[in-house]
Amino acid sequence: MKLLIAKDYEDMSKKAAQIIIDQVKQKPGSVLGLATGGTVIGTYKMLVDDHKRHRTSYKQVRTVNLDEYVGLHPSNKNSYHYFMKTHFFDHVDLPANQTFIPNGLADQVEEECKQYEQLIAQLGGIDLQLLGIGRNGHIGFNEPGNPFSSKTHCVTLTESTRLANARFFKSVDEVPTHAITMGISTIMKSKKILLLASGTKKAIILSRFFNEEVNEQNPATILKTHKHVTIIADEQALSLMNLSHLHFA
Ligand SMILES: N[C@@H]1[C@@H](O)[C@H](O)[C@@H](COP(=O)(O)O)O[C@@H]1O
Repeated sequence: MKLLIAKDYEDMSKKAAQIIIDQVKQKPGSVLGLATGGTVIGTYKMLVDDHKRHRTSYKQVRTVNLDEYVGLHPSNKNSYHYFMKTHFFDHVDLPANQTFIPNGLADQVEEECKQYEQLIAQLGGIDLQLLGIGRNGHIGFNEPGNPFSSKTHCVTLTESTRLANARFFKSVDEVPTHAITMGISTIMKSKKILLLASGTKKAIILSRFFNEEVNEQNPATILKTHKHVTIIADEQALSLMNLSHLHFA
C-alpha cells in the first residue's frame, strides 16, 4: 500500500488525475473503474482540463462505474449517470457506448447485477479502480457488515449514508433507499486501486482505516490486503493520524 500525502483537495485531485492519465497513456485501451461523490469531482475536472490542453485520448478506454441509485432516471440530476455525464463523459472523447453504469431502473435488479458482473469480466477486468470512502468506511455502496465475498448486488443504504448524501438532494426523504453496487470482491479483482480522501470529515474514518484490523464492519479495511493500492489523502483527512507510526508494505 502506498500513501501519498496531498496538501489539500486540489493537490489530491491533481495527483489522482496524473495517475489516471499515466494509466491511459501506458494502456490506451484501459478499463477504468470510476466513482462518484464530492471527492472525485476535482479529479474529473483535471482530467477534462488535461484532455483539452494535452489531448489525452479516451477513445479506446472503457469505463465501469461502481454504483447507481435504484429508482433514479439517468436524467435525474442526482443519478450517477447524470453525474458522470456532466463531470466527465460529456467533455472528453470517450464514446458513450464504452461507458457502463448499473441500471438503477432495471425491472429485474438481480439479473442486472449478474449481467454487470459478467460485463466487467468480459471487458477483461478493471485495470484501475478509483474510489472514495464513506464516513462509515463504505466503498462503492458496500455498507458495514456487507460480506467481503459480495459481487455486484443491491443494497439497502444506511441512514448515515443517506444523510451524508442528502446534501445533493432537496431533502433526505428524496435520497433513494437502495442502490446497485459492485461488490467488495468485484472491487478487489481490480488490478490497481486508487482511494481518495479529503477534508476533516474523513479524518475519523481514515484513522480507523489505518488502525483497525481488516473487518467487515469497516469495508474499506479489505483494501489493506490488495497488492496494488494507492491512497491519496490530504492533510486534513490525515489530521488524526500520527504518520510516523505507519508502516507500509
Ligand atoms: N457511493 C458513493 C461512494 O462511491 C463515495 O465514495 C462516497 C463518498 O462520497 P463523498 O466523496 O461525497 O464524500 O459516497 C457515495 O455514497
